[in-house]
Amino acid sequence: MTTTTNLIEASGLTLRYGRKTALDDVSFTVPKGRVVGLLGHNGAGKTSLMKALVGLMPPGGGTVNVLGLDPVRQRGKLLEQLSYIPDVAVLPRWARVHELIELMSGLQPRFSAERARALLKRTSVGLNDKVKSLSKGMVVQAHLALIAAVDAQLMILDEPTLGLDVMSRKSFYEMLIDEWCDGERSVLISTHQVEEVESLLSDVLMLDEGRLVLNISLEDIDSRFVALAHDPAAADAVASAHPLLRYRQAGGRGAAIFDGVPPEQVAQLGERIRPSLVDLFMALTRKPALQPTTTQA
Ligand SMILES: Nc1ncnc2c1ncn2[C@@H]1O[C@H](COP(=O)(O)OP(=O)(O)OP(=O)(O)O)[C@@H](O)[C@H]1O
Repeated sequence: MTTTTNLIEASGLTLRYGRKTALDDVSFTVPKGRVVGLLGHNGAGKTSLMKALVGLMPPGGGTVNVLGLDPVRQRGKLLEQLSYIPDVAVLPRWARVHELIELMSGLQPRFSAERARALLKRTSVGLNDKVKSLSKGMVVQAHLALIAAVDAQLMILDEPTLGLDVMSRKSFYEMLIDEWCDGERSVLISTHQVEEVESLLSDVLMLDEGRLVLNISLEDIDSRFVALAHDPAAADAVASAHPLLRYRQAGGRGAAIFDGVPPEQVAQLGERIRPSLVDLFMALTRKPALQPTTTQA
């Protein structure tokens, strides 16, 4: 196990596919005991970042360190200590679930077959079931049970609930939180279901076209960002203070998000409300790149 406090450290990380820059000068850390959401639109660079973290993509600039290891040069050692589900995760369709447990036991020194069987009991997946007979949701549950049975400190999940219905997504997240997160281990999870994961996360990383536009803990969102609900008549005055985003709330009231406290005369025009993660996501990742003066209600 690593002795470093941070499970992930990225500094000035840049990733390129030929001349295309997928990740541009990204720096962040993931300490122990965090549930970190990696959010971004299609093509923002989420998968590329995860590939770099597991040593599948060498940095084109900057450095990355995972569990105290260089992911490219020490990949074998890293994979022994990491639980990872890539976005193209597939389990072999011909295999029965108990065969996958045997396979994992042979391949992964930190895998506990007993724990995998216990985790599978939480699901409707039977040990004798063939993967090809399982629904998409059941395959993902089985996959999570298998990787959560690895005694690791870090789990990396690339859009694990893609294509699942709302019930399957809920059971997936319940199992992840109940069975994996213990205050010491961390998980980095990329997803487009921003609203759904908000209550699970301790921290958020937001990517926009390869740039890290937000790196914050959920509890710090309230103190840094101010959302102001206001009557439509105050819209022009609020707009003149250049909020990050203006939007309409249910019921027709206007709202605006500011990075920091707006000027006193503007703050008086409405009441402060909590900005949701979705609102922040809209504010910080809209295309073209953030231009506070061009936001529209
Ligand atoms: N193999 C590749 N060759 C060239 N460009 C690539 C390759 N893979 C990704 N890219 C480009 O890198 C950028 C980041 O892609 P990436 O897959 O990391 O985004 P993402 O945030 O995971 O997107 P999604 O949410 O759609 O999965 C995109 O512009 C994409 O077109």
